[in-house]
Amino acid sequence: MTSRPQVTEAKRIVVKVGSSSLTTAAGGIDPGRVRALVDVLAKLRVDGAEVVLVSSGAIAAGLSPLGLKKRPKALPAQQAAASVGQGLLVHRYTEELARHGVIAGQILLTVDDVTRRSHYRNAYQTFAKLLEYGVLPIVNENDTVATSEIRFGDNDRLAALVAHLVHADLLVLLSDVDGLYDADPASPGSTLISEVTSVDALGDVRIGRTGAAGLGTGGMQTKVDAARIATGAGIPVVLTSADNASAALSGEPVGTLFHTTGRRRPTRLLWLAHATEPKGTLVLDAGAVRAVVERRASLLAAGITAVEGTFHAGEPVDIAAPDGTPIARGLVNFDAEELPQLLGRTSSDLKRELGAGYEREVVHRDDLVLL
Ligand SMILES: Nc1ncnc2c1ncn2[C@@H]1O[C@H](COP(=O)(O)OP(=O)(O)O)[C@@H](O)[C@H]1O
Ligand SMILES: N[C@@H](CCC(=O)OP(=O)(O)O)C(=O)O
Repeated sequence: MTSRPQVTEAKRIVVKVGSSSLTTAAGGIDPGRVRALVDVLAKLRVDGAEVVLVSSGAIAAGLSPLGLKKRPKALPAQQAAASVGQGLLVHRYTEELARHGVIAGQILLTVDDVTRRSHYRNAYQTFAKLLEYGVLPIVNENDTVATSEIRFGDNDRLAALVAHLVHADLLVLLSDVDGLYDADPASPGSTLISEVTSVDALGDVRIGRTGAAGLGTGGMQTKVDAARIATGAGIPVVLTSADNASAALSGEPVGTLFHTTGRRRPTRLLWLAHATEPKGTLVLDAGAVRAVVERRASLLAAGITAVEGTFHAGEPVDIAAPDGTPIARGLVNFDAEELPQLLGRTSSDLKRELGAGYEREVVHRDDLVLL
Protein backbone atom coordinates (compact mmCIF):
# COMPACT_ATOMS: atom_id res chain seq x y z
CA MET A 1 0.00 0.00 0.00
CA THR A 2 1.48 3.36 -0.94
CA SER A 3 -0.17 6.40 0.49
CA ARG A 4 2.40 9.11 0.96
CA PRO A 5 3.03 11.17 -2.18
CA GLN A 6 5.47 13.31 -0.17
CA VAL A 7 7.70 10.21 -0.15
CA THR A 8 7.03 8.54 -3.49
CA GLU A 9 7.42 11.78 -5.45
CA ALA A 10 10.62 12.90 -3.71
CA LYS A 11 13.61 13.08 -6.04
CA ARG A 12 16.27 14.19 -3.58
CA ILE A 13 16.14 12.57 -0.17
CA VAL A 14 18.20 13.07 2.98
CA VAL A 15 18.19 10.05 5.30
CA LYS A 16 19.57 10.36 8.83
CA VAL A 17 20.41 7.30 10.90
CA GLY A 18 21.23 7.34 14.62
CA SER A 19 24.02 5.56 16.48
CA SER A 20 21.63 3.19 18.19
CA SER A 21 20.50 1.82 14.80
CA LEU A 22 24.01 1.01 13.55
CA THR A 23 25.96 -0.30 16.46
CA THR A 24 25.77 -3.05 19.04
CA ALA A 25 24.87 -2.19 22.63
CA ALA A 26 28.46 -2.99 23.62
CA GLY A 27 29.86 -0.44 21.13
CA GLY A 28 31.15 -1.31 17.69
CA ILE A 29 29.54 -1.39 14.27
CA ASP A 30 26.84 -3.97 13.65
CA PRO A 31 27.66 -5.10 10.07
CA GLY A 32 24.23 -6.66 9.56
CA ARG A 33 22.44 -3.42 10.32
CA VAL A 34 24.73 -1.37 8.08
CA ARG A 35 24.13 -3.85 5.26
CA ALA A 36 20.35 -3.77 5.73
CA LEU A 37 20.33 0.04 5.60
CA VAL A 38 22.63 0.20 2.59
CA ASP A 39 20.44 -2.28 0.69
CA VAL A 40 17.51 0.12 1.08
CA LEU A 41 19.48 3.27 0.19
CA ALA A 42 21.19 1.66 -2.80
CA LYS A 43 17.84 0.55 -4.19
CA LEU A 44 16.55 4.12 -3.94
CA ARG A 45 19.69 5.36 -5.67
CA VAL A 46 19.52 2.74 -8.42
CA ASP A 47 15.82 3.55 -8.94
CA GLY A 48 16.87 7.13 -9.74
CA ALA A 49 16.53 9.12 -6.51
CA GLU A 50 19.42 11.26 -5.25
CA VAL A 51 20.26 10.21 -1.73
CA VAL A 52 22.33 11.90 0.99
CA LEU A 53 22.98 9.92 4.16
CA VAL A 54 23.62 11.70 7.46
CA SER A 55 25.07 8.98 9.63
CA SER A 56 25.88 9.11 13.32
CA GLY A 57 27.80 6.31 14.94
CA ALA A 58 31.43 7.45 14.77
CA ILE A 59 31.78 7.71 18.55
CA ALA A 60 29.84 4.49 19.19
CA ALA A 61 31.87 2.63 16.53
CA GLY A 62 35.13 3.73 18.16
CA LEU A 63 34.26 2.48 21.66
CA SER A 64 35.00 -1.21 21.40
CA PRO A 65 38.27 -0.86 19.39
CA LEU A 66 39.51 1.45 22.17
CA GLY A 67 38.32 -0.89 24.91
CA LEU A 68 35.85 1.69 26.21
CA LYS A 69 32.77 0.25 27.88
CA LYS A 70 30.43 3.17 27.32
CA ARG A 71 30.23 6.56 25.63
CA PRO A 72 32.73 8.81 27.47
CA LYS A 73 31.49 12.11 28.90
CA ALA A 74 34.68 14.11 28.30
CA LEU A 75 34.96 15.79 24.91
CA PRO A 76 38.59 14.73 24.11
CA ALA A 77 37.70 11.06 24.71
CA GLN A 78 34.59 11.39 22.50
CA GLN A 79 36.74 12.98 19.83
CA ALA A 80 39.31 10.20 20.03
CA ALA A 81 36.53 7.61 19.73
CA ALA A 82 35.06 9.49 16.76
CA SER A 83 38.46 9.64 15.09
CA VAL A 84 38.78 5.85 15.30
CA GLY A 85 35.12 5.12 14.57
CA GLN A 86 34.47 7.46 11.63
CA GLY A 87 36.99 5.69 9.40
CA LEU A 88 35.63 2.27 10.31
CA LEU A 89 32.07 3.44 9.69
CA VAL A 90 32.73 4.95 6.28
CA HIS A 91 34.80 1.92 5.31
CA ARG A 92 31.78 -0.30 6.09
CA TYR A 93 29.45 1.93 4.06
CA THR A 94 31.89 2.10 1.16
CA GLU A 95 32.20 -1.68 0.98
CA GLU A 96 28.46 -2.27 1.26
CA LEU A 97 27.55 0.39 -1.32
CA ALA A 98 30.14 -1.03 -3.73
CA ARG A 99 28.22 -4.32 -3.76
CA HIS A 100 25.45 -2.34 -5.48
CA GLY A 101 27.82 -0.42 -7.74
CA VAL A 102 27.28 2.82 -5.80
CA ILE A 103 30.21 5.06 -4.81
CA ALA A 104 30.33 6.57 -1.32
CA GLY A 105 31.67 10.07 -0.55
CA GLN A 106 32.39 11.52 2.88
CA ILE A 107 31.48 15.03 4.02
CA LEU A 108 32.40 16.13 7.54
CA LEU A 109 30.84 19.42 8.59
CA THR A 110 31.35 21.84 11.45
CA VAL A 111 28.93 24.60 12.38
CA ASP A 112 31.47 27.12 11.19
CA ASP A 113 31.58 25.53 7.75
CA VAL A 114 27.94 26.14 7.20
CA THR A 115 27.23 29.46 8.89
CA ARG A 116 29.83 31.46 7.02
CA ARG A 117 28.45 32.48 3.68
CA SER A 118 31.45 31.50 1.57
CA HIS A 119 31.81 28.15 3.33
CA TYR A 120 28.22 27.00 2.95
CA ARG A 121 28.15 27.90 -0.72
CA ASN A 122 31.26 25.78 -1.02
CA ALA A 123 29.56 22.92 0.84
CA TYR A 124 26.53 23.19 -1.45
CA GLN A 125 28.72 23.01 -4.54
CA THR A 126 30.46 19.90 -3.25
CA PHE A 127 27.12 18.18 -2.59
CA ALA A 128 25.81 19.19 -6.01
CA LYS A 129 28.88 17.82 -7.77
CA LEU A 130 28.84 14.55 -5.83
CA LEU A 131 25.16 14.03 -6.67
CA GLU A 132 25.84 14.85 -10.31
CA TYR A 133 28.51 12.11 -10.31
CA GLY A 134 25.95 9.70 -8.88
CA VAL A 135 27.81 9.43 -5.56
CA LEU A 136 26.00 8.81 -2.29
CA PRO A 137 27.42 11.42 0.12
CA ILE A 138 27.73 10.33 3.75
CA VAL A 139 27.67 13.24 6.19
CA ASN A 140 28.65 13.50 9.83
CA GLU A 141 29.72 16.28 12.10
CA ASN A 142 33.50 16.72 12.09
CA ASP A 143 33.62 15.53 15.69
CA THR A 144 37.39 15.28 15.94
CA VAL A 145 37.99 19.01 15.58
CA ALA A 146 34.69 20.59 16.69
CA THR A 147 35.11 22.21 20.10
CA SER A 148 32.17 22.25 22.49
CA GLU A 149 31.57 25.88 21.60
CA ILE A 150 31.09 25.30 17.89
CA ARG A 151 29.66 21.82 18.07
CA PHE A 152 26.18 20.83 16.96
CA GLY A 153 26.31 17.75 19.15
CA ASP A 154 23.33 16.17 17.48
CA ASN A 155 22.93 14.96 13.95
CA ASP A 156 19.14 15.36 13.85
CA ARG A 157 19.30 19.14 13.50
CA LEU A 158 22.36 18.81 11.29
CA ALA A 159 20.31 16.54 8.99
CA ALA A 160 17.49 19.11 8.80
CA LEU A 161 19.96 21.83 7.86
CA VAL A 162 21.67 19.57 5.31
CA ALA A 163 18.24 18.74 3.82
CA HIS A 164 17.66 22.45 3.38
CA LEU A 165 21.19 23.09 2.08
CA VAL A 166 20.88 20.46 -0.67
CA HIS A 167 17.26 21.45 -1.51
CA ALA A 168 15.94 18.02 -0.55
CA ASP A 169 12.29 17.07 -1.12
CA LEU A 170 12.16 14.80 1.91
CA LEU A 171 13.96 14.13 5.20
CA VAL A 172 13.78 10.66 6.73
CA LEU A 173 14.95 10.25 10.34
CA LEU A 174 15.73 6.65 11.29
CA SER A 175 16.04 5.75 14.96
CA ASP A 176 15.58 2.77 17.26
CA VAL A 177 11.95 3.68 17.88
CA ASP A 178 9.28 3.30 15.18
CA GLY A 179 7.94 6.84 15.44
CA LEU A 180 6.89 9.64 17.76
CA TYR A 181 4.79 8.50 20.72
CA ASP A 182 2.52 10.63 22.86
CA ALA A 183 4.72 9.73 25.87
CA ASP A 184 7.99 7.85 26.40
CA PRO A 185 7.38 4.61 24.46
CA ALA A 186 8.70 2.60 27.41
CA SER A 187 5.77 3.78 29.52
CA PRO A 188 2.59 1.67 29.34
CA GLY A 189 -0.30 3.02 27.29
CA SER A 190 1.75 5.32 25.06
CA THR A 191 0.57 5.39 21.46
CA LEU A 192 2.17 6.17 18.12
CA ILE A 193 1.32 9.50 16.48
CA SER A 194 1.18 8.76 12.76
CA GLU A 195 0.68 12.29 11.42
CA VAL A 196 1.78 15.67 12.77
CA THR A 197 0.33 18.66 10.97
CA SER A 198 2.42 21.13 12.96
CA VAL A 199 5.15 20.57 15.53
CA ASP A 200 3.80 23.57 17.43
CA ALA A 201 0.55 21.66 17.98
CA LEU A 202 2.33 18.88 19.89
CA GLY A 203 1.46 20.53 23.19
CA ASP A 204 0.78 17.50 25.43
CA VAL A 205 3.29 15.09 23.98
CA ARG A 206 5.99 14.07 26.46
CA ILE A 207 9.27 14.09 24.61
CA GLY A 208 12.24 12.41 26.28
CA ARG A 209 15.77 13.70 25.92
CA THR A 210 17.72 10.49 26.02
CA GLY A 211 17.26 7.16 24.37
CA ALA A 212 17.00 3.90 26.27
CA ALA A 213 20.14 2.34 24.78
CA GLY A 214 22.38 5.18 25.96
CA LEU A 215 24.19 5.37 22.61
CA GLY A 216 22.24 8.18 20.98
CA THR A 217 22.58 11.79 22.03
CA GLY A 218 19.49 13.90 21.86
CA GLY A 219 16.61 11.44 22.34
CA MET A 220 13.31 12.41 20.76
CA GLN A 221 13.66 16.13 21.48
CA THR A 222 16.32 16.72 18.84
CA LYS A 223 14.27 14.79 16.28
CA VAL A 224 11.24 16.96 16.93
CA ASP A 225 13.51 20.04 16.72
CA ALA A 226 14.81 18.74 13.38
CA ALA A 227 11.26 18.16 12.16
CA ARG A 228 10.36 21.73 13.13
CA ILE A 229 13.31 23.15 11.18
CA ALA A 230 12.68 21.04 8.06
CA THR A 231 8.89 21.30 7.90
CA GLY A 232 9.05 25.04 8.60
CA ALA A 233 11.28 25.34 5.54
CA GLY A 234 8.99 23.29 3.29
CA ILE A 235 10.53 19.81 3.67
CA PRO A 236 8.28 16.98 4.92
CA VAL A 237 9.78 14.57 7.46
CA VAL A 238 9.20 10.88 8.12
CA LEU A 239 10.42 9.57 11.48
CA THR A 240 10.59 5.82 11.99
CA SER A 241 12.90 2.95 12.92
CA ALA A 242 15.79 1.75 10.77
CA ASP A 243 13.94 -1.58 10.55
CA ASN A 244 11.09 0.24 8.82
CA ALA A 245 13.36 2.08 6.38
CA SER A 246 12.30 0.10 3.32
CA ALA A 247 8.57 0.46 4.03
CA ALA A 248 8.92 4.16 4.91
CA LEU A 249 10.86 4.94 1.74
CA SER A 250 8.32 3.06 -0.37
CA GLY A 251 5.68 5.48 0.89
CA GLU A 252 3.97 3.10 3.30
CA PRO A 253 2.26 4.86 6.20
CA VAL A 254 4.71 3.70 8.88
CA GLY A 255 6.16 5.85 11.64
CA THR A 256 5.30 9.53 11.93
CA LEU A 257 4.84 11.89 8.99
CA PHE A 258 5.41 15.57 9.78
CA HIS A 259 3.65 17.77 7.23
CA THR A 260 5.23 20.96 5.95
CA THR A 261 4.21 24.15 7.71
CA GLY A 262 6.20 26.77 5.84
CA ARG A 263 8.06 27.46 2.67
CA ARG A 264 11.72 27.42 1.75
CA ARG A 265 13.68 30.24 3.36
CA PRO A 266 17.08 31.63 2.42
CA THR A 267 19.59 29.06 3.63
CA ARG A 268 21.68 31.62 5.44
CA LEU A 269 18.77 32.66 7.66
CA LEU A 270 17.95 29.07 8.54
CA TRP A 271 21.52 28.52 9.62
CA LEU A 272 21.46 31.78 11.50
CA ALA A 273 18.37 30.71 13.45
CA HIS A 274 19.34 27.12 14.14
CA ALA A 275 23.06 26.64 13.80
CA THR A 276 24.73 29.62 15.39
CA GLU A 277 25.73 30.21 19.00
CA PRO A 278 24.69 33.76 19.98
CA LYS A 279 27.62 35.76 21.36
CA GLY A 280 25.43 38.20 23.25
CA THR A 281 21.97 39.71 23.59
CA LEU A 282 20.39 43.02 22.62
CA VAL A 283 17.34 43.82 24.76
CA LEU A 284 14.66 45.92 23.04
CA ASP A 285 11.91 48.25 24.19
CA ALA A 286 8.32 47.41 23.27
CA GLY A 287 8.27 49.72 20.24
CA ALA A 288 11.36 48.11 18.75
CA VAL A 289 9.86 44.63 19.29
CA ARG A 290 6.82 45.72 17.25
CA ALA A 291 9.03 47.20 14.53
CA VAL A 292 11.17 44.06 14.22
CA VAL A 293 8.38 41.48 14.56
CA GLU A 294 5.40 43.15 12.88
CA ARG A 295 7.00 45.49 10.37
CA ARG A 296 10.10 43.35 9.78
CA ALA A 297 12.16 46.51 10.12
CA SER A 298 15.90 46.71 10.74
CA LEU A 299 16.93 47.16 14.37
CA LEU A 300 18.07 50.70 15.20
CA ALA A 301 20.01 51.84 18.26
CA ALA A 302 17.04 53.94 19.41
CA GLY A 303 15.05 50.83 20.39
CA ILE A 304 17.77 49.00 22.35
CA THR A 305 17.77 49.29 26.15
CA ALA A 306 20.61 46.93 27.13
CA VAL A 307 23.55 45.05 25.65
CA GLU A 308 24.84 41.79 27.15
CA GLY A 309 27.88 39.71 26.20
CA THR A 310 31.10 40.28 24.31
CA PHE A 311 30.86 40.25 20.54
CA HIS A 312 32.35 41.76 17.43
CA ALA A 313 30.68 43.26 14.39
CA GLY A 314 29.47 40.48 12.09
CA GLU A 315 28.79 37.95 14.87
CA PRO A 316 25.39 36.44 15.77
CA VAL A 317 23.45 37.89 18.71
CA ASP A 318 20.05 37.20 20.21
CA ILE A 319 17.49 39.97 20.08
CA ALA A 320 15.25 39.88 23.14
CA ALA A 321 11.93 41.34 24.30
CA PRO A 322 11.96 43.64 27.38
CA ASP A 323 11.54 40.57 29.65
CA GLY A 324 14.65 38.93 28.15
CA THR A 325 12.86 36.33 25.98
CA PRO A 326 14.75 35.89 22.67
CA ILE A 327 12.53 36.83 19.73
CA ALA A 328 15.03 36.97 16.87
CA ARG A 329 18.65 36.37 15.98
CA GLY A 330 20.76 38.60 13.81
CA LEU A 331 24.26 39.50 12.71
CA VAL A 332 25.23 42.65 14.56
CA ASN A 333 26.96 45.57 12.82
CA PHE A 334 28.86 46.93 15.85
CA ASP A 335 31.26 45.59 18.48
CA ALA A 336 29.67 45.19 21.95
CA GLU A 337 31.82 47.96 23.40
CA GLU A 338 30.69 50.49 20.78
CA LEU A 339 27.00 50.05 21.51
CA PRO A 340 26.34 51.53 25.00
CA GLN A 341 26.99 55.10 23.82
CA LEU A 342 24.51 54.63 20.96
CA LEU A 343 21.55 53.21 22.86
CA GLY A 344 18.25 55.04 22.81
CA ARG A 345 19.53 57.63 20.33
CA THR A 346 18.12 58.36 16.91
CA SER A 347 20.09 57.72 13.73
CA SER A 348 20.20 61.42 12.85
CA ASP A 349 21.60 62.33 16.32
CA LEU A 350 24.22 59.62 15.98
CA LYS A 351 25.29 60.79 12.55
CA ARG A 352 25.53 64.42 13.70
CA GLU A 353 27.40 63.68 16.94
CA LEU A 354 29.59 60.69 16.07
CA GLY A 355 29.94 60.95 12.32
CA ALA A 356 28.84 59.14 9.21
CA GLY A 357 28.68 55.36 9.65
CA TYR A 358 27.20 55.51 13.17
CA GLU A 359 23.69 56.01 11.80
CA ARG A 360 23.72 52.50 10.32
CA GLU A 361 21.30 49.85 11.57
CA VAL A 362 22.52 47.82 14.53
CA VAL A 363 21.10 44.72 12.80
CA HIS A 364 19.99 44.96 9.17
CA ARG A 365 16.69 43.24 8.44
CA ASP A 366 18.35 41.06 5.77
CA ASP A 367 20.59 39.66 8.51
CA LEU A 368 17.78 39.08 10.98
CA VAL A 369 15.57 36.05 11.47
CA LEU A 370 12.60 35.76 13.82
CA LEU A 371 12.78 32.78 16.18
N1 LIG B 1 7.66 10.69 22.93
C1 LIG B 1 8.62 9.85 22.51
N2 LIG B 1 8.40 9.13 21.36
C2 LIG B 1 9.37 8.30 20.89
N3 LIG B 1 10.57 8.09 21.50
C3 LIG B 1 10.84 8.76 22.63
C4 LIG B 1 9.87 9.66 23.19
N4 LIG B 1 10.42 10.18 24.31
C5 LIG B 1 11.67 9.62 24.44
N5 LIG B 1 11.94 8.75 23.45
C6 LIG B 1 13.21 8.00 23.33
O1 LIG B 1 14.03 8.56 22.27
C7 LIG B 1 14.86 7.50 21.77
C8 LIG B 1 15.50 7.90 20.43
O2 LIG B 1 16.54 8.82 20.63
P1 LIG B 1 18.12 8.46 20.47
O3 LIG B 1 18.47 7.31 21.36
O4 LIG B 1 18.87 9.73 20.64
O5 LIG B 1 18.16 7.93 18.99
P2 LIG B 1 19.19 7.97 17.78
O6 LIG B 1 20.45 7.28 18.21
O7 LIG B 1 18.44 7.22 16.74
O8 LIG B 1 19.42 9.43 17.41
C9 LIG B 1 13.91 6.34 21.72
O9 LIG B 1 14.58 5.10 21.79
C10 LIG B 1 13.01 6.54 22.96
O10 LIG B 1 13.46 5.78 24.05
N1 LIG C 1 28.54 12.81 15.41
C1 LIG C 1 28.27 11.82 16.44
C2 LIG C 1 26.79 11.56 16.61
C3 LIG C 1 25.97 12.59 17.27
C4 LIG C 1 24.49 12.17 17.28
O1 LIG C 1 23.61 12.98 16.97
O2 LIG C 1 24.17 10.87 17.54
P1 LIG C 1 22.67 10.23 17.44
O3 LIG C 1 21.81 10.80 18.52
O4 LIG C 1 22.88 8.78 17.57
O5 LIG C 1 22.13 10.60 16.08
C5 LIG C 1 28.85 10.45 16.05
O6 LIG C 1 29.01 10.17 14.85
O7 LIG C 1 29.10 9.67 16.95
